[in-house]
Amino acid sequence: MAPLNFHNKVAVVTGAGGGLGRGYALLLGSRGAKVVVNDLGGDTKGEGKSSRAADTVVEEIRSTGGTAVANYDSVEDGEKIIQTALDNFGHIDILVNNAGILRDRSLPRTSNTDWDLVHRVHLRGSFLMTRAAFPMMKKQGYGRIIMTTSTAGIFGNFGQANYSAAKLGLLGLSNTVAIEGRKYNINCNTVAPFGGTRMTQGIMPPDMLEELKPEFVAPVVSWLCHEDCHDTGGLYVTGGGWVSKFRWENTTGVMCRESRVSAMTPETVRDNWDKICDFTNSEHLESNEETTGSILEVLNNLKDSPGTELQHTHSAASTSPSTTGPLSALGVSIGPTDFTYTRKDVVLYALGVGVSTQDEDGLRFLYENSEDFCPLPTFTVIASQAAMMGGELWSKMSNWSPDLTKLLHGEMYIENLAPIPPAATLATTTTVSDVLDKGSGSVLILDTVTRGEDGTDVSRGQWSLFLVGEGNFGGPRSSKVAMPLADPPNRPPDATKELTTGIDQAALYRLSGDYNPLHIDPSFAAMGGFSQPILHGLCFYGVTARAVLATYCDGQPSKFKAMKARFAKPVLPGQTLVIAMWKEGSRIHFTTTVKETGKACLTGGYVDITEDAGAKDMAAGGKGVAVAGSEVFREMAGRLAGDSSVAAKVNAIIQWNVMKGDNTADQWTVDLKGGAAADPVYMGPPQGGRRPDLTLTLAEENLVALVAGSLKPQAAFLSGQLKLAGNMAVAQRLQLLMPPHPRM
Ligand SMILES: CCCCCCC[C@@H](O)CC(=O)SCCNC(=O)CCNC(=O)[C@H](O)C(C)(C)COP(=O)(O)OP(=O)(O)OC[C@H]1O[C@@H](n2cnc3c(N)ncnc32)[C@H](O)[C@@H]1OP(=O)(O)O
Repeated sequence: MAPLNFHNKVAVVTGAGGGLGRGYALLLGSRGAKVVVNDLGGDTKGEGKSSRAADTVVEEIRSTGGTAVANYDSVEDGEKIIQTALDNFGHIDILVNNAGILRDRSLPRTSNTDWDLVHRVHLRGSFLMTRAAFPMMKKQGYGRIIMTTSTAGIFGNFGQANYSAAKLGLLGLSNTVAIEGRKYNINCNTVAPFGGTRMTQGIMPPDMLEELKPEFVAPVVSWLCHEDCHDTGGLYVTGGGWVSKFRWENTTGVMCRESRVSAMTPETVRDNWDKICDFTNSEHLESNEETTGSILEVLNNLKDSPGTELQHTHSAASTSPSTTGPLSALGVSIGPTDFTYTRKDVVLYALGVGVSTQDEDGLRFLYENSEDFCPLPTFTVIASQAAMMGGELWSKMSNWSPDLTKLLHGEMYIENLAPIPPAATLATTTTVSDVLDKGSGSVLILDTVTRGEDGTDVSRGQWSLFLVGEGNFGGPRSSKVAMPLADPPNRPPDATKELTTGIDQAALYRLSGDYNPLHIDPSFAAMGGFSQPILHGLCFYGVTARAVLATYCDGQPSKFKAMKARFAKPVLPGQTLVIAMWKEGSRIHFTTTVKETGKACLTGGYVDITEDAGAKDMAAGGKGVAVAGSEVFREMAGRLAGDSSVAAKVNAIIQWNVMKGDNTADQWTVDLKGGAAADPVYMGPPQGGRRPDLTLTLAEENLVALVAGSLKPQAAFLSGQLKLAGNMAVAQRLQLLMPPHPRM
């Protein structure tokens, strides 16, 4: 294989005036790197300053034909050192954080200054250097960073409280830089070198020092800095030519609570101590997610009430070894999970998807006292999402810990099965019904059923979650259970609507429960590969739903039955959505495009509406539903009454406008309109299409009983036979929420 070279690469090595730093600088320089040799020229305690050390190394590199410049700043002026690289060579590719000092004292004798100086040079200095270099590396999509720790940091060392604490801090810093840099091809690794340097002189015999020359460490650092080395987030202990990789190891652990209701006592810990510390079948957890997942999994396995045996940990004990990776998600089920919401949550969700008080129907969704206040038809997505957000889902996938920074919402189907109450506790059951292998990622298909307090199904949904980078595991590519998408007709759209999202739309939407940092935290978004936080998929889904609701449902959620779409491209907060709609019977096809980019962000989308007549009226610009409803009512009233007196009696109390349904329906939705005080009930034709004040939902037999007077409204309401929505003040005025009206 060809020798490794660093042509066209610019390296900054701190503390390069001697010892290991000099070794790194010389080797990199001899292999073609342009080197900034940084050294303050102080002593090992951080005192004094001289340009001699750096100049000498620069001369050494130049004398063998290499390119180097000196820099004499402290690492606490990290930006100046990086600027030296930019001024002389135009960019920076490699940063070796090597500078360090010692102020060894036993703990009681360590002064604040001893502590602070060591931290300032090692930990703060490396942070400042790395922070200064990172933006340039990110911009060019390439970087190699080295942090220097020590076995004193890993294991501790007598007389080095300050040094060992700073050194282990460097490992934490390195691991985080590795995570944040991964997306930009910026690798960050840590070395714990064992070298005979100025700092170790006097504590080792000379012949031993000779064996531990920097020349026996520098090749490791050079390899980690080379573009062919793709490892990141590693820790390497090296010295005298020996190189090894370190990692964490933990025992399988013991759950010290017998059940969810059991207390944890010091005695339980004592009694299990041997097992807690037993490294048989030990594990090597590699990330926060794995660690959190393990703990959640153990919690998940905890019994509800005391049993016989303590629950041991996850892994081998609780999972089938044959199913690993994404396929282990198949069939995982959670819930029912309760989600309690109030009218405030309904308003917050509406604001989150951009409803404004300036919209024609804005107050219906924004003002809890408005006469027809109700949730948007897509509101139940937040109930089913709340069920998924708790972490239980992932903890049940015992053999798979996907990188959740790469999770994108792929597709969404929602279907309303009953009116969504303005405030309630809903319970959602979630099941992973399919797992697909799309090559570039895996897709989890999750089915949800959301039930109301009385056990009736309020909505069902289907979520497709796209996990970028989790593909190629040998799973199926297509699904039999996925709700299909639908292409729009091949003609210009029947209607188009433009809705602009706010620059803080995601900040607002997240308050409805999706706190995924992808939508607000720039560094988290960067980990997912985005230049800035992106909008929640369900936010622009909700905005699109509003366009269909206003255009084809007369703004009435009761007419909005189901919606499906694919999230095809991300949307940035502040962008404008262009929603193109096509009406085909009771199906409204749509495509949503980002105006600024011309790219479709929702594709294959459709909304199924319940009532075609209303849509036709809307399209015609009229509001004839109430008129049609009145006819239905007249027919119904006559049928119910058998004689006109009962119909007259009903009419004397209220005008019933049947807004929806037909004579064969067994569930009736009846809309009532309150009138002026002197004329408590409005009678007559619809007043300019004014919305009903109150909507009653009840079974036909109950309507019969109500009209006949055998079922009292108050009792019917309390028993759930009669459901009221809208302005409760009108309900009271109409005496539906009071002791039975004398005339009923
Ligand atoms: C438990 C917690 C629950 C919480 C869930 C929600 C949490 C939220 O906070 C998360 C969000 O809101 S993320 C924001 C909304 N989503 C997005 O912006 C994603 C936009 N889509 C993309 O970027 C790409 O489509 C992308 C990246 C998804 C796919 O692009 P590519 O890899 O380029 O795919 P491509 O080459 O076009 O196609 C490969 C195969 O994948 C299928 N596919 C494409 N897009 C898909 C999508 N969005 N959903 C499902 N499948 C999709 C393609 O059809 C193709 O498969 P096949 O060859 O079999 O047809």
